[in-house]
Amino acid sequence: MIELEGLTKRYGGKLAVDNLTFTVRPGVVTGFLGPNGAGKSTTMRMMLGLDRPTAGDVRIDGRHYDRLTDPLKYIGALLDAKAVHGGRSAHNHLLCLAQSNGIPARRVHEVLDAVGLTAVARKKAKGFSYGMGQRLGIAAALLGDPQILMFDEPVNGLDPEGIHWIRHLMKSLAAQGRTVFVSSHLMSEMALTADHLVVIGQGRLLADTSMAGFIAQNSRSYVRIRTPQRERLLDVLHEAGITAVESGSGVLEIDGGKPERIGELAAQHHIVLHELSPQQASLEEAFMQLTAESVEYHAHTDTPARPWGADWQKGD
Ligand SMILES: Nc1ncnc2c1ncn2[C@@H]1O[C@H](COP(=O)(O)OP(=O)(O)OP(=O)(O)O)[C@@H](O)[C@H]1O
Repeated sequence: MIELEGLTKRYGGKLAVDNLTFTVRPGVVTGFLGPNGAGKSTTMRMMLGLDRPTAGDVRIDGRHYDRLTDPLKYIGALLDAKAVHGGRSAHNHLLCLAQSNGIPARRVHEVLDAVGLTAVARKKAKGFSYGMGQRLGIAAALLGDPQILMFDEPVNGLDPEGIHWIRHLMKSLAAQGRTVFVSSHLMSEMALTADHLVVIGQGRLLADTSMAGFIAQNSRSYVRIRTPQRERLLDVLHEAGITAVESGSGVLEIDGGKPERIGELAAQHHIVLHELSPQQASLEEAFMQLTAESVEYHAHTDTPARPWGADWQKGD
């Protein structure tokens, strides 16, 4: 478990993290979201004792990071995949980490195998592709078999197979009862991986909720209907006190409507339906709705800005 209490970080005049209080619990994958510059990396760095808070506190299983003996046995983190001594082989890099943290050398082989780097274990890390560097960073995080894992943008630079692999890795680590805390800009990926979400904007907590709750609270849910008997259906719905709006191309939309009730009404009145589908906004839409006010770095373009889509991720 990771507990934050009033965590605050100021860089000169810039309040990067503003009084954050939340708990990251074991057994689920918790996604950490926020627009660029929201303070995610700064928060993660303070969790790991790499940055000193201006105020407030972070506890890892009840203790401060700098009070943990052999910290890699408590918390493993992937923050910056490039932070590897490039002149060392993957094997030697992990061996050095193991030796300085009281971890048996056999774990090096186990984690190299777990991340699929056994074949290149003796190669120098500086020759690694970005994706291989990510895998090596993940191997280092897993080295001490910790109960808490933290990943900052873990799918960056990974190919589809790698993304699939890390999604399953995170879910299985959580299913083993571990605490898994992961930041990502890739909303579609987060929607598939995280059970719980913590969202920040301009350093402040915007949401701390389940994935389903987050989408329900921050987006519109409605029922979409297509029928060749539009006027007839509108009359029947009106009589039943249900308001439908027309959204073009003959499509009707009912906010918060129950498809069962609408289907039954249509059947009772022998109205043909070509479509009756519940609609829920995606995580990306819900996220953009919630954070619209706290996006600091807007794109200036004539086309609508979609800073959280998969296309944006490519240029990250
Ligand atoms: N060492 C530093 N000195 C001064 N300002 C900093 C420092 N590190 C971060 N900041 C500022 O603090 C704010 C939060 O930055 P941070 O990197 O934590 O955000 P982030 O949510 O991780 O962003 P991104 O999604 O772009 O990675 C930003 O305005 C950033 O410019």
